Amino acid sequence: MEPDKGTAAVSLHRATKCFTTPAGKDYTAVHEITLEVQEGTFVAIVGPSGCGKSTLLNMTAGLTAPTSGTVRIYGQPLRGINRRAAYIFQQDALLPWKTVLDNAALGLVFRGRRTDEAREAAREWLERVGLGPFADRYPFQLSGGMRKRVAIAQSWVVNPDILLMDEPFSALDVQTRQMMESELLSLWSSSRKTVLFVTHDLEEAIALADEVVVLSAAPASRVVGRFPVDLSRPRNLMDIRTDPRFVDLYRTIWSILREEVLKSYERSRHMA
Ligand SMILES: Nc1ncnc2c1ncn2[C@@H]1O[C@H](COP(=O)(O)OP(=O)(O)OP(=O)(O)O)[C@@H](O)[C@H]1O
Repeated sequence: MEPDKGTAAVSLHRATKCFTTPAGKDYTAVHEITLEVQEGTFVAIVGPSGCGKSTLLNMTAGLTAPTSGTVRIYGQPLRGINRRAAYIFQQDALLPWKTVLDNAALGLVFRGRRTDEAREAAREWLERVGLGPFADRYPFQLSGGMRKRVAIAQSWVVNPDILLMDEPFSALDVQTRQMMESELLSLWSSSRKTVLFVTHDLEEAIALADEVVVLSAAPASRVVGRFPVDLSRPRNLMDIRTDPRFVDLYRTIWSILREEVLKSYERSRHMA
């Protein structure tokens, strides 16, 4: 039976994704994943390397269709690209030949907005992420953190209902990363968009999310645990990692994730 078509922003029902390997064999990346994400919640997805986290996000973005099962967005079966979502990748996708302003305006231009209107909206967002004075620069003239801010402005300016973030901060140094996490939370708390945030880092997942979803080791990855994060908001990310409740949650989730990481490591050794 299909799940209720309630107000879940994202609803995967027994979503399976198989790929064909270069050797021509079938490979099941994720198997019968059922997951509902309620509107306005921040959900982090963790799991061992290669377990299918990006595949799950790509199915939600409509970049790839499930081999079987369904993906619904606000109750509607997803066909093609998910127009209600914006995607932020690990490597930002800024165009090197465009200025910061024009990069930030890109999503609106693609959606058919007039260039001057798109630029005006983009300029507002650049101000909000602290990049107002850098609007005329080119991406190569920015630091990693600044480039990330452009990517955030670029996705936020189109006012998506859903943000899909695939390890967006993993390439940043620890301090910049913490700043960006704080900025993301403050933007999110004033907008309450639905966020699916993929990360390798369990600490980052707990610090940011309302719920942490743990995927099992590949192949045929599935959901092995869902953990509500009952830490109060707003959260002070500078200190949260020493909060006793944080430490408790970390221990509980890590005991599940650790098993999957070990399985994944063992399997990859046998494949090598
Ligand atoms: N287009 C594709 N063709 C064949 N196999 C693919 C394709 N895309 C992903 N895979 C395989 O599916 C599995 C899951 O990949 P995915 O990128 O979703 O994992 P991940 O958990 O995001 O990985 P990582 O933690 O390393 O970022 C991997 O074994 C990968 O090689």
